[in-house]
Amino acid sequence: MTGPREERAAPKRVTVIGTGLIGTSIALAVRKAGTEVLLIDRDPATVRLAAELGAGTPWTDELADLVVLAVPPPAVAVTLLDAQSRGLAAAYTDVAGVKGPPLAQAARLGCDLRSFVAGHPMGGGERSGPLAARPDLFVGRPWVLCPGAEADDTAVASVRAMVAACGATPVTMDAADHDDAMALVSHAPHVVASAMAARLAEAPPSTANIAGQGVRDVTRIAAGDPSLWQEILTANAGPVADVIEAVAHDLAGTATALRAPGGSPGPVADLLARGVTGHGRIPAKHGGPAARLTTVTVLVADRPGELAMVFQAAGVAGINIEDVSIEHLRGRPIGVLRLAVAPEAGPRLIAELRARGWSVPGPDTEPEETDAADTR
Ligand SMILES: NC(=O)c1ccc[n+]([C@@H]2O[C@H](COP(=O)([O-])OP(=O)(O)OC[C@H]3O[C@@H](n4cnc5c(N)ncnc54)[C@H](O)[C@@H]3O)[C@@H](O)[C@H]2O)c1
Ligand SMILES: O=C(O)C(=O)C[C@]1(C(=O)O)C=C[C@H](O)C=C1
Repeated sequence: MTGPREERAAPKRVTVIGTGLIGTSIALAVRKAGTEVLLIDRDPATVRLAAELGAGTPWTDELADLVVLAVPPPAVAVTLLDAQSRGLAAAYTDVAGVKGPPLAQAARLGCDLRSFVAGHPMGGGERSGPLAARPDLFVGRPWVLCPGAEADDTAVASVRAMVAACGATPVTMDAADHDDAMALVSHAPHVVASAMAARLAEAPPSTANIAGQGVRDVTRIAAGDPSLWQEILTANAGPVADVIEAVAHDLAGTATALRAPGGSPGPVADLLARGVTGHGRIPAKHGGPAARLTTVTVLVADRPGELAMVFQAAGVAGINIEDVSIEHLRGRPIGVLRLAVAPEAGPRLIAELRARGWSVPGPDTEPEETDAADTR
C-alpha cells in the first residue's frame, strides 16, 4: 500500500508487549521489514517461544521507537501506564478489539495520550499464542487507528509506518464509531458463531461426524479463547446486544414462518435475500468490491507432492489460483480440493486437470462468489 514517506519507513526498533497470536505476528511482520524487535510477556515461556520462532529477542532494558501493547483489553491501560512511566519508547499503540473502555481507563490513570495512538488490526484467528502467529496475518487487512485529539503527529506517523510494514491499510476512526462497527462486523458474529456451535455440543457423535464445510465456515471463530472474548463482549456490551437482538428477531421470525401451517415462505425468502445482499457488502481481498470467482473442485489423493502437482498444472496453464481450500473425506485417503479462479480460467483449468488424470466432478465449473481472503 503506498502512502506518505513516513508510512514506508518502518520504526528502527519496536518493543512488543504480549507475545501471543497478535503480538508475535506483528513482530514477525516488522522484522521482515528490517525492524529490530524486543519481546516482553508476563509469561517468560511465551517470550522464549516467540523468540525461537524468529519474532525478536527478549527485552532486557533497551529503549525503542515504538511499543506495541498486544495484551487483552483490560490490561491495555495499566500496561501503557507502566511502559510510559519506564520511558520504554517515544510512541505507543495497542491492538485491542475494543477501543472505548481502554482509552477511558488510560485517561483516568493519567497516561500520556500525546504519545499513544490506539489501534486495532482487522486480522486474527481463532487460535491463541505465538505458535499460531504468521508474518502475513495482516496483509491487505484494514488496521483501524483511533488517535485522540492530543495525539502527536510523530506518534501517529510512527504507528502508521508500523502498520504499513505489516502490509495493512490504516483506517482512521473515532473510538466510539469503531466499537459500534465492531459490534456488527466482529463481536456479534462471534456470538452468533458460538450460539450455532453450542448446538453441536449437544449433538450425538454420529451427527457431528458428518459435518461438512458449511458448518465449519459458520462456526470457525467459535473456537476462539473464551476468556478473551468474554472481555471483548463485556467491554462493548450495549452495541453488541443491539446487533444480537436484531439477529434474534430475524431468527424468531424465520422459526415462526417455518412452523406456520401450510408454510409461510415470505419471511424465509426475505431473510435469505437480505443475507445475499449483506454478504455482497463484504469487500473481497485488497479491499475491492466482491469479485465473482469460479470454484473448480478436484479430488486429490492423500500422498506427498499431490497438491504441488495440482498447483504446478495451474501454473503451467498460466492460471492464477485466487483461493484454495481442502476438505478431507472421512475414512478415505482422498481430499476434496477447491480452487477459486477467475471465471474465464475455470474451463481451461478443468481441461488441464482432467488431461493430467485428476478427477474433476461435474460437467462444468461451479460458479460461486468468493472472498479470496476468507479461507485462513
Ligand atoms: N485474536 C484475534 O483474532 C485478534 C485480532 C485483533 C486484535 N486482537 C487483540 O489482540 C490482543 C491480544 O490477543 P491475542 O489473540 O494475541 O491473545 P493471546 O492470548 O494469543 O496473547 C496475549 C498475550 O498477552 C500476554 N499478556 C496478558 N496480559 C499481559 C500483561 N499484563 N503484560 C504482559 N503480557 C500480558 C499473555 O501472556 C499472552 O501471551 C487482544 O487485545 C485482542 O483483542 C485479537
Ligand atoms: O478469525 C479471524 O479470521 C479474524 O480476523 C478475527 C477478528 C474478526 O472478527 O475479524 C476477530 C477479532 C478482531 O479483533 C479482529 C479480527
